Amino acid sequence: MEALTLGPAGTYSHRAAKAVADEVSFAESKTGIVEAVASGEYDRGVVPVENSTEGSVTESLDAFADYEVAVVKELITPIRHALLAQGPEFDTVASHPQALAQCRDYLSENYPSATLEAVASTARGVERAREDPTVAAIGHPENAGDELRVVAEDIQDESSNATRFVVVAPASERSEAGSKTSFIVYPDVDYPGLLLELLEPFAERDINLTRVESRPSGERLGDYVFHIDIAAGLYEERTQEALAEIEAIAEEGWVRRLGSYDSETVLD
Ligand SMILES: O=C(O)C(=O)C[C@]1(C(=O)O)C=C[C@@H](O)C=C1
Repeated sequence: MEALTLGPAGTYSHRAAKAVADEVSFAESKTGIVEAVASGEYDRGVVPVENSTEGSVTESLDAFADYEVAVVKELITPIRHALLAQGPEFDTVASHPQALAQCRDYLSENYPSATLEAVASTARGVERAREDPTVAAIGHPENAGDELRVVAEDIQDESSNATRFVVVAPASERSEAGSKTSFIVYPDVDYPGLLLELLEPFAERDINLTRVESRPSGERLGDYVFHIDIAAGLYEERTQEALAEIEAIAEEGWVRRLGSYDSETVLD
């Protein structure tokens, strides 16, 4: 199966996508990937959603609210960054903002005067370092090739640094089977206790919430879309009952079931 993910070749997204697809194509943005799957141009997309150090990948979450897709798998991958450059002398470090943030302490301790340059992906940073001897990149060490050297390895601030990716598919492939379920709620109402009401149906049925994230709806200040992940499948009666209650609370707005899926750990 072919999957679309964040390019160019050598990104962490590429490494995760290889675990589920025998052919990988590249896009420039996470929104572009979700859009291409929603429109039927691609059967699968792989996008990051959350990092253990830096938190949410908000562009992916917002794309799930804007386009109709299904989540069919979760991929968890440890992220171990290397500093790659043509030589030891450089004045700029280029990488994806998530990667720069995951190495914030390392960079401020070791390269306090370096200019940090945000680029579209870690592999784009590697391209910059290949072209320019004054630029170093942060990325997977295998990107060094013949032109770059690994100046330092394991430079992420937390040794447990890991990113959670999801595999998206056309909405028609949404599954009820799996140990986790993701959905998005936009209640379009606001009153004291609303969030509590939205979460109670799960607590009452002993369903563990693995994540709750509020994203601005874009409609007005203080108005939110809630992204909720639970440790239960849509095939379970308790999940169906809880979601029916949520749908009643959000009757002025909408509830999008992204689907149920299983998780896989991808080591490189
Ligand atoms: O730039 C890459 O290599 C990506 O695959 C993107 C991304 C992200 O957006 O979080 C994925 C994993 C790492 O956490 C750093 C960057």
